[in-house]
Amino acid sequence: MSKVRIYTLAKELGVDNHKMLEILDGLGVSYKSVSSTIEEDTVELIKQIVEEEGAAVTGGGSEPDQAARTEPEQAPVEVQAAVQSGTVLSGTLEPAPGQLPVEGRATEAQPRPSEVAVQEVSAAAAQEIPHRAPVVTIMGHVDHGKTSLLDYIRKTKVAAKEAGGITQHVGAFEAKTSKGRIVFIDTPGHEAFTTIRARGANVADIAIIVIAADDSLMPQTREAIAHAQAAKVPMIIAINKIDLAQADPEKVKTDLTQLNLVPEEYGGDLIVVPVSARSGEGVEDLLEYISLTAELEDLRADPKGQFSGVVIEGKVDKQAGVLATVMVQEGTLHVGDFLVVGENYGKIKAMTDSGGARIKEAGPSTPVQILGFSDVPTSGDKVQSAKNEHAAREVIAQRASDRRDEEDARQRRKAQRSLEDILGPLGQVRTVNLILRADTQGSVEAIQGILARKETDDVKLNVMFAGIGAPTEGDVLLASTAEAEILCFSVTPSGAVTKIAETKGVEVKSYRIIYELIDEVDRLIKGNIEPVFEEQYLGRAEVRMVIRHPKTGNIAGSYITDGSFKRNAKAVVRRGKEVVYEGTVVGLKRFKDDVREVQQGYECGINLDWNDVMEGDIIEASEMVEVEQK
Ligand SMILES: Nc1nc2c(ncn2[C@@H]2O[C@H](COP(=O)(O)OP(=O)(O)OP(=O)(O)O)[C@@H](O)[C@H]2O)c(=O)[nH]1
Repeated sequence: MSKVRIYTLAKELGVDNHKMLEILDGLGVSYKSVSSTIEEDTVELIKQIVEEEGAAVTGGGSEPDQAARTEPEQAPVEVQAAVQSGTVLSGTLEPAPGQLPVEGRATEAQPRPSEVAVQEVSAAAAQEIPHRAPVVTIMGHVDHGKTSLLDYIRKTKVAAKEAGGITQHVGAFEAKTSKGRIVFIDTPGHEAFTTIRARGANVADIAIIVIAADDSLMPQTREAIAHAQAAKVPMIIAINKIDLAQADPEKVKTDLTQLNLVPEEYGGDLIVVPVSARSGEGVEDLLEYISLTAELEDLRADPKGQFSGVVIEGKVDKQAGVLATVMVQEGTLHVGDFLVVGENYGKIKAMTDSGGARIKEAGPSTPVQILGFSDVPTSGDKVQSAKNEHAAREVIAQRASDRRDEEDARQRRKAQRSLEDILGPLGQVRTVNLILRADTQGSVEAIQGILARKETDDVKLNVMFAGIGAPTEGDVLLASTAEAEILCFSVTPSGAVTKIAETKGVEVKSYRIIYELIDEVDRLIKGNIEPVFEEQYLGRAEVRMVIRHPKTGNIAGSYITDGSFKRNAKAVVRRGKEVVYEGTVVGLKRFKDDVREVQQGYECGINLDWNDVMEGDIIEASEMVEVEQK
C-alpha cells in the first residue's frame, strides 16, 4: 500500500495545505506536519471530499487534476460506510464521530454551515492582515556548506541586477521561487542570529541547519540546533554534499535521533532534505519545504501598520557613509521617513533593495539598505519610525531617561534581591537553565547522566546545550537570552568570552572535579543563591563642629578617629550612651570636594541628611558586605 505526503496530495488536488489539514482534522486523522504521510484509504477519501466540495461550493467550477477524477469505483456511499464502520480504513485514520458530517455529502448542493464559517474566517483574516514572505537563516558547522548553499540559491533564484555590476553584500537577499518570495539572511554563521536574538529581536522565521553528509553532526551543528530550539523557530535539516561518494545521509538521520530529533521517515516530525550545493540537487525541494513550513506558520504582517524593523547589518562605506540593512517586519518604509534606533535617529535619504536597485518604499519581509543614519547601528537593534524630527528626538530623550531609571533600579535590585526574585513565585515549578561544556564527549555524558537524576518535582533542569570544548560567544548569547548559567568541566572560557559574559551578566563557572560542578547544580536546584549580607564595622568619627548649609542642611564637621567613612555607609549617632539617630552617610566632603571615602586621621564633612547633629556626637559607620556561602 503506498503512502502519500499531505502536501503532495494537496498539490495534486489543487487545494492549499491549510484546507487539506482542515479536511484531515475533520476526519480525525492525526498528522504531524504537511509533510507527514497518509494512508491510501485516506487519500481516496480526501479526493472524494475535495471533489464534492468543489462541486458544492463552486458548482463544479474548481477542477482538481486527473488523479482526483478517475476513481469511479470509490462511490461516496461506500466511503461513508467504510468510515462509519471503521473497518476498512487503517493506520492513522481514527474517525471521530461527530467530526465527520459525511451524511448526505454526495447529494449536497450547498456548502455545509461549518464550511461557510471556515471560508469566511479565512477570508476575513486574509483581508485584515496579508501574508508575508518567510525570513530564513542558515546555520551549521564550519565547512558544511552554508555559504555554498546560499550562493547556489542566490545564483539561481535572484534576478540579476539590470544595471549590471556586482551586487553588494548587504546581509540578506530575496529569492524568487515558484511558491513566492523567500528572504535569506546571509550574514555568516549563527552569530548573526544569536546576536540579533540576544538583543531581544527575532528576525528569522525558519532555521535551516546544514549538515554535511560526509561529516554528520559536529559541535557547531549541535549549537545551531540548540539556538533554533531556544528561539522556538521551526527547523529544516539540509543534509548537504550528497554528491560525494562518501556521503552517508542515513548516518546523519540516525545521529539526529540521538538528539531527540526524529526525521519524518522515522516517524517523527523533523523535515530532512538531502541537497548538494554543488550540483543543486534537492535545492528545489528545500525551497518547497521552506514555503510549506512558512504556510503552516501562517506568517502575516500589515503593510499599512506602524513600521517596525530590525537591523541586520551596519557598516561605514567610504563613499556613501553609514549604511544599514534593515529588515522591515511591520508596516512600510518610505524614503524621507524618520527612524529611531536605540538612542539615535536618522532620516532615510536613500533606500536600495537587496539587489542594489533604488526603491522608494519597502513593505514587510523586505531587507533594505538605508542611507541616512549618522551612527552605525548594531545588528539586532530594533528600528521604529517617528512622525518627524521633533518626535524622533522625544523618543530618544524618553529612552535615555528610561535607561537611566533602569540602571538605577538594577543597582537597587542588586542590593536587595529577595528570595522570590531568585526562585520565582514560590510554589511554582522552577526551571534551571544550563549550558554544559566539557573536554570530552565522555565527560559530557557522565555529567548529563548525573543531572538526569537530580530533577525534582519542583525544579526542572533544562540542559539547553551540551558541547565539547571551551564555551563560545554563542553560548554566552544563548545563556543571556535564556537566563542560563554556563558550567564548564575541564575547559575554561577565553578572555574574550569571559569579557562578553561579564558585560551580559552571564555566569560562567569552571570546575576540574565533576562533583564540584554537581555541587553547583545542587546549589542552583536548592535556589540557595540569595546573597547573604553581613554588617561590617567601618569606622568612627567625632563631630567637632556643625556646619550650616543652606541647601543640604546641617553637615557634621568631623574628625575620623578610627577606620574610615564611606559614602552610602550606614551611620549610627551616639550622644553619650544614647543612640540618637540611625541613617545613612548621604554625602562626604573634604574641603569643597565630594569624596567617596575618608580615612582615619582626616577631617571631613559628613552629611547625614539629619539636622539635629551636635558637636561632641560620635558617628559610627558600617556597611553591608556580601559574604561568600559554603
Ligand atoms: N562536494 C561538495 N562540496 C561542497 C558542497 N557544498 C559545499 N562544498 C564544499 O565544502 C567547502 C565548505 O563550503 P562552505 O560553503 O564554505 O561552507 P560553510 O559552512 O559556509 O563554511 P564557513 O563559512 O567556513 O562556516 C567548500 O570547499 C565547498 O566547495 C556540496 O554540496 N558538495
